[in-house]
Amino acid sequence: MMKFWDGTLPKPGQRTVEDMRSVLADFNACAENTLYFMYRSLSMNPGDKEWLSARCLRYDITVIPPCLLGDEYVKTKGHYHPKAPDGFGFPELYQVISGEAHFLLQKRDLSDVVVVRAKTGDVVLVPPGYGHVTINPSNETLVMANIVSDAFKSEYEFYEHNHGAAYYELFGNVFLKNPNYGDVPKIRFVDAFEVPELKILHNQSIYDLIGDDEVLEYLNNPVILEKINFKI
Ligand SMILES: O=P(O)(O)OC[C@H]1O[C@H](O)[C@H](O)[C@@H](O)[C@@H]1O
Repeated sequence: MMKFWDGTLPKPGQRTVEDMRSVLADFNACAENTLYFMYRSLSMNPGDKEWLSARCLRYDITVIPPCLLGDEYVKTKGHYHPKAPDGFGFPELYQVISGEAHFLLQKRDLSDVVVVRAKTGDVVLVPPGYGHVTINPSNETLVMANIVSDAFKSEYEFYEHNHGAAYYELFGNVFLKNPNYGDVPKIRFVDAFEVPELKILHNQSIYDLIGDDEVLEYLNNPVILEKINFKI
């Protein structure tokens, strides 16, 4: 695996198969090792740390080694974000640092389900109102970074209650509808895309946006995305 961070890393949060059981296609799946590691609130220097905390933002790295849980590819647990004070859900900016990712996004009212395919260097903006699961559909370790508001708590209940997202991704890139959901739309598949007006560009590290006073404002004021008519 490539070196993904220059400097000391804090102790990561970890999720094991036991933490994930409620959201897996196969409730009895086994895995010996930690499924993924979450390095939260990283910064390369005290200036960046101060800039991030003054804006209530954090930069995290998540590492997901390849693994199959029964037939299902390893993935994050999945959650929604609440609404920001401006009435729109908190978004989240991601970048694949190495490996491959499928971002499985679903609207709260389940009127839309999207899989965003992303490869190394690609950027993905999870829009307001979408829950998200990140799948590692390859046999390489997925390392991804995110910048997100630190002003909210992720909401896991819907995913736990419904045993995961609306679909599971199984070996061979087969998407299986989760039987605990009623009617859900077919998946729309899209490739990760840039959002130049927000300086979200493939192969340009999202870390470099730290310190730019305007460009990350939408992370706490998601109405900005509405104004530019951002759609996934
Ligand atoms: O919270 P989970 O569903 O387990 O997903 C894991 C990821 O979720 C969020 O998006 C965080 O900002 C990441 O730092 C974290 O690694």
